[in-house]
Amino acid sequence: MLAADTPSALSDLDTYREGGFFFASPTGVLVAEDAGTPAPERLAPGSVLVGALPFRPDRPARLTVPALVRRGAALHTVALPASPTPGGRWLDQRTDATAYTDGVARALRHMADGDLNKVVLARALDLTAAEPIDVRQVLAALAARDPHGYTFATDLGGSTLIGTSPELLVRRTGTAVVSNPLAGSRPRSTDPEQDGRNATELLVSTKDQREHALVVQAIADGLAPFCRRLDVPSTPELLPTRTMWHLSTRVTGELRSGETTSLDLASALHPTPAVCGVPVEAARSLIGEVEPFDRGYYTGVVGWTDDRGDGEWVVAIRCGEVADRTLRLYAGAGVVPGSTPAAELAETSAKFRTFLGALGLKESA
Ligand SMILES: C=C(O[C@H]1C=CC=C(C(=O)O)[C@@H]1O)C(=O)O
Repeated sequence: MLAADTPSALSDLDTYREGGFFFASPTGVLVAEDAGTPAPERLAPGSVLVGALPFRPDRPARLTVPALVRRGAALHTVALPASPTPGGRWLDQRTDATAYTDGVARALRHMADGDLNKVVLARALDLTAAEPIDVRQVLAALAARDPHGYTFATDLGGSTLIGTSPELLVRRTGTAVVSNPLAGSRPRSTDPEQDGRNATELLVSTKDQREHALVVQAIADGLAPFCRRLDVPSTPELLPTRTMWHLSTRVTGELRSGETTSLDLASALHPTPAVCGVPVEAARSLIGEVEPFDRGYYTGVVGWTDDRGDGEWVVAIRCGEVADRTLRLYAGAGVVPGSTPAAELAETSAKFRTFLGALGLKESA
C-alpha cells in the first residue's frame, strides 16, 4: 500500500531500514521498510512490486510486494546534508588487476577471430571494515554526492545491493516510455581544462561511438515490438556524473498497449550490451569464463512497478554488495575492437571512484 507523500528527502532516507528497499530517481523517492511478500502474478490495487533481477537469467529474481511503501520528493529538489562520510575503519582492499587485463586481451582475440563484437568485462574490489558496515550511512553518503542519480538499496537476503547508477533502463508513465542507455566513458578531472579535453575526446572517439551504438540499437530493437512510436536520436550526447563522462542517448516511445508493464519492458531489454555484449550468448559465456567471481545482481536491474504498470528500472552498476563487515564493489567496461587492456583497466578504476569517494576512500583500485 502507498503512504502519503513525505515532505523531505532527509526523512525519506531516514525511513530506510536495512532489509528494506530504497530507490531515488530524478522524479522521486520510494522507500519500503520491510522486504515484503513474494511477488504475486497480479498486483493488488495500490500495491507496488520492488526489487532486483540478477545478471544471469538462470539465477532467481528478488522481487517482493512490501506491506507499506512511502513516496517522497526527488533528492535534487530538497536540502540534503553535505556529503556525509560514513564512519568506521577499513582494514583491507583487494582486487586482481592482472586477471582483468588478461581477460580483456582474451576478449580482443575472440573479436579478431570474428566471434564477438562487444563484451563488458568487470572487476570486483573487496573491502573489509573493522566493524559491521552501516548501510544507512553509506546510502546517505551516496545519495548526497549524487542527488540527480538513481540511488538504491535492495535486500538480497543476508546482504544488501547498494549503489548509485547513472543508467535508466526504462521508465513507463502511462503509455510513455523512456530509456537512457549509456556506453562509452572517460573519467572526470578536477582540472577544468583536462575535464573538457576528456569530454571532447569521448565525443569524437569512433571506438566509443561504436561501443555506444550497439547499446542504442539493442534498446531500439527491444522496445520496437511494444511501441507504436519510437524516437531514437541518431547521435549521442555527453552525460556527466560526479566521476565519469558517458555517451548517452535518450530514447522515447509510446506503448501500443497499456497492458505492458515497466517490468515487462525491463525484462525484455535486459541484459543490454552496456552490461553484457553482442552477440549476447557469446558475451555471457565469455564473462562466465573470464571473470573470477559471480556477478550476482551487479549488472542486473533494480527498480519498482506499481499496480498500473508504471515504474522505473535502472541498470545495477556503480554498486556493491554489503554483508556485515564486507563490501564487494564492482566496475566494468565495454570491450570492442580498438580497446586496450590498460585503458579498460583504468576505466574500471575510475568507475570504482564513485563508491570509494562516498566512503571517503581516495585509494585507486
Ligand atoms: C558496466 C558498467 O558501466 C556500463 C555503463 C556505462 C558505460 C560503460 C562503458 O563505457 O563501458 C559500461 O557499459 C559499470 O559501471 O560497471
